[in-house]
Amino acid sequence: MELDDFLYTSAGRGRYACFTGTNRLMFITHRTDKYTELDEVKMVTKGGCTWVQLRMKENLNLEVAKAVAHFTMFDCDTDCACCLDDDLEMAFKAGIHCVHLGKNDMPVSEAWRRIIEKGKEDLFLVGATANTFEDILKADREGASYIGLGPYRYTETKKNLSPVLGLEGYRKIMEQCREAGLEIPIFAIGGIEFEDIAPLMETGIEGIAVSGAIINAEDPVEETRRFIREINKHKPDPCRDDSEI
Ligand SMILES: Cc1ncc(COP(=O)(O)OP(=O)(O)O)c(N)n1
Ligand SMILES: Cc1ncsc1CCOP(=O)(O)O
Ligand SMILES: [Mg+2]
Repeated sequence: MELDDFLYTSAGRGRYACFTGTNRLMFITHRTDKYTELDEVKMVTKGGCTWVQLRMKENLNLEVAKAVAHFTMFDCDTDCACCLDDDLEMAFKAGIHCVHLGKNDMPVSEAWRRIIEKGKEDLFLVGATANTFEDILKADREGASYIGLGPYRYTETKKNLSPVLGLEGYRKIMEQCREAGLEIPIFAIGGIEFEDIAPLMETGIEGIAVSGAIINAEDPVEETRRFIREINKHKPDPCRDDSEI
């Protein structure tokens, strides 16, 4: 099946990732001297996070990917979705059904071609990075399931950052998306701290992608809960009861 044909199938039309409640927080791993990726995933899922991205820039490792995938699928109290940064082939090998692709990674359209070739199009999500409205438009046209739009501010977690957007940048880009009738879910990312959640959510984004603010917190489990509650204050969800978070 060609990509264009796929985009008109129910899977293609339904390719936008569906985010409610606890998965409007996307936690992105970042190995430190204190925590491994699996340590971090265990902490944030204990704090109620149900959407993690395994990002291993220095040490891409299939065994780690398999361990994190297994934990999120079988050992996690909540039904947690797992995404792998950069490497679609490793996602296939690890049994991970979401890949996040940046502007220097494999094109979103090529990822879908390979996913369709394996008959996994009903299972998979493909996320894309954007720094401008034009990046969002291109990724949406190529079939992206969600967008990581950033960076919000300078961060040491990612090298070679694109130009910092700031709050005004999100306001402008989200307005362009509304004017263009784009509905693709957009996550803000890049140096985001707890205090940034409210103003960013008020620009109309779907959620927040974060790494350091949670990893570096005194209590990452409680900080995860705090982030989820704050994000959800700005995305009323009639069928959600946050009292358990
Ligand atoms: C949700 C989300 N948004 C953006 C990124 C950045 O991806 P990329 O541009 O490929 O950079 P690296 O993460 O590979 O350094 C992301 N990973 N997740
Ligand atoms: C992966 C990525 N892409 C843009 S900024 C960033 C790092 C996010 O981590 P932090 O929340 O620690 O800034
Ligand atoms: Mg990448």
